[in-house]
Amino acid sequence: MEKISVSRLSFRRKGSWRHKEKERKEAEEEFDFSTMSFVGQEEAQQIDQELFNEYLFSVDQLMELAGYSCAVAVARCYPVEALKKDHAAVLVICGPGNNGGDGLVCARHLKLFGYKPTLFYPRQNNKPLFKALALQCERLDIPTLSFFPTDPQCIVDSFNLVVDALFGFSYKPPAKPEFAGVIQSLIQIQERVPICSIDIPSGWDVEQGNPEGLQPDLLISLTAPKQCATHFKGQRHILGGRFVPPGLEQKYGLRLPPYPGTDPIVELKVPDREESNQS
Ligand SMILES: NC(=O)C1=CN([C@@H]2O[C@H](COP(=O)(O)OP(=O)(O)OC[C@H]3O[C@@H](n4cnc5c(N)ncnc54)[C@H](O)[C@@H]3O)[C@@H](O)[C@H]2O)[C@@H](O)CC1
Ligand SMILES: [K+]
Repeated sequence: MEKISVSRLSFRRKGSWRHKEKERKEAEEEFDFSTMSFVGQEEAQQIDQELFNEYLFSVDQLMELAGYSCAVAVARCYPVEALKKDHAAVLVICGPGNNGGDGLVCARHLKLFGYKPTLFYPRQNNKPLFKALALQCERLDIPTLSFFPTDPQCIVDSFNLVVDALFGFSYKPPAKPEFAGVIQSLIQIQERVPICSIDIPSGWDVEQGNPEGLQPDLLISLTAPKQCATHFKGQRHILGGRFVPPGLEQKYGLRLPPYPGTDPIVELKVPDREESNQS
């Protein structure tokens, strides 16, 4: 049998990899952002169900990829060395559903990336997966606030940024009072500390958005941007959750930009603020 050395093998593969990389770069440059898909609430839930029921992904798998991509997006936009307050302190606010689970995973990866995350997780989910995610954070010495500061200025003074993982695509407004207070506090301080929302700015209608609501600096859309993202007025919009099988993309006619190389995230174009202010 012919023995193939590792160097020859990698040489043989290199040609096709380079070719693919070139094709992907061309596709990236050619991608027309004006045709990008924005999905509604029902479609987002259908895609979610199809990933679980037809492709047999487990929630754990997707949540890990989603939360990891959020941590990478945060690190891309707010590099640890640029954060001046208390060793890159970051507040991660987690809700009761899967959006909150993404936040727990994100917090764990941020810690491993050298940030100093703190959790606020008032309605803890009792499912084994969530208990495990919370325990993993605890074992990584990630503290949890037992109550939300009554003076939101404390958050501005103590944290460089806030990750908003309260609600995602299953949120139905209006928010129950215990969460409405948290969202109102974030609205009060959003000009003084950047907010990074996972999937949907919490408190927004998944399709209509919420002009009076939270205005995050960074939006990390997962799987595909939701319709409300067309109302996003922040600085950067990133797509994460690189787990959508091409067959599913085709079935739902999703038009999404290609991810660069092996990156778990891709930066999306935000409308030119000056242009949109003039129009
Ligand atoms: N397939 C996907 O698309 C994936 C989705 N993931 C995440 O999962 C999220 C969706 O998760 P879920 O369906 O669990 O839902 P959410 O996490 O959006 O919210 C559901 C929770 O919020 C509560 N809630 C809803 N409306 C409320 C209101 N008005 N006041 C107070 N509480 C309210 C519900 O009782 C429930 O506990 C996505 O946005 C995304 O972040 C990822 O974890 C993995 C993959
Ligand atoms: K959110």
